Amino acid sequence: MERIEHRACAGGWQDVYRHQSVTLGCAMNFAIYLPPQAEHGPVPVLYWLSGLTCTEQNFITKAGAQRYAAEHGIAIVAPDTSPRGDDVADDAAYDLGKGAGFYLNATQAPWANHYRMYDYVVTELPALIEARFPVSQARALSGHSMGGHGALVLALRNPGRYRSVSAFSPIVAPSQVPWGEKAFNAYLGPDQADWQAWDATALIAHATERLPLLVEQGLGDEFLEKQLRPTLLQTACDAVGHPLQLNLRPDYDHSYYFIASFIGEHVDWHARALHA
Ligand SMILES: N[C@@H](CCC(=O)N[C@@H](CS)C(=O)NCC(=O)O)C(=O)O
Repeated sequence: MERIEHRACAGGWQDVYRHQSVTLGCAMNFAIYLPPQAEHGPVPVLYWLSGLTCTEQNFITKAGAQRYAAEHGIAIVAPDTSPRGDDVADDAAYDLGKGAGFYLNATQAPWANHYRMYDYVVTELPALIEARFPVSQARALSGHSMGGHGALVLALRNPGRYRSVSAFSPIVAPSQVPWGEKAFNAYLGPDQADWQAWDATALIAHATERLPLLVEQGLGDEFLEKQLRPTLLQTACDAVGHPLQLNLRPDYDHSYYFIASFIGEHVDWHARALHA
């Protein structure tokens, strides 16, 4: 593991590391913010999953989360959004292949060799973080768009592993929208029965842990009606009494300006669970 960036930020350190991932079979970058409290003992970790086209850089340069993390004594880990490298399969479109890992384990050629972002984010990355940094095993999850989908699905599939979960502008029902249909067809194959295990709206009905969901959605979001459709999640949650706080914010679009506007509230939400 090699540190490739090291910058003082909000009293702590914003670092980027590069390591060889066994799960993904390639070199990967991840960002880690260590708050000042990490100098004195282990701190909990919020994992941030970014959206389509992103790397580990988007969140750390645009969201402005570090000052809130410093206030609450929380580390934030932001991985890249897909495997990378010359021998990793790709597609010319922005919504498939590199930058579009969808936080699942692909089963289909040519993707299945490297596209295992689910195992990477759930298992390999936390094991590395918890072994090498001054952090505890208290974990939280958040993310944006494709990463909001990832945060919801990872939490729903792993009861007890995360203390809290939230999402910005998530793709709540990938099986029912074009971004998800394209990616799931490619990565998982055409049988839609295989898609349900990777679809937050489908998973809600069978969840064994009713971990409250905090979802932030801008009403000026250009992808709202076609790709995100938060009311599908609302309906699924209402049907089984799964706690959901869906904050619909007039005017905000899909960008990091929206995330920067409400990330403080989300870090507060995670801090309450992580420090409970
Ligand atoms: N039209 C956009 C769609 C992709 C997009 O909006 N990506 C979001 C996540 S789904 C993002 O975070 N982009 C990078 C950024 O804003 O920094 C494009 O082609 O780049």
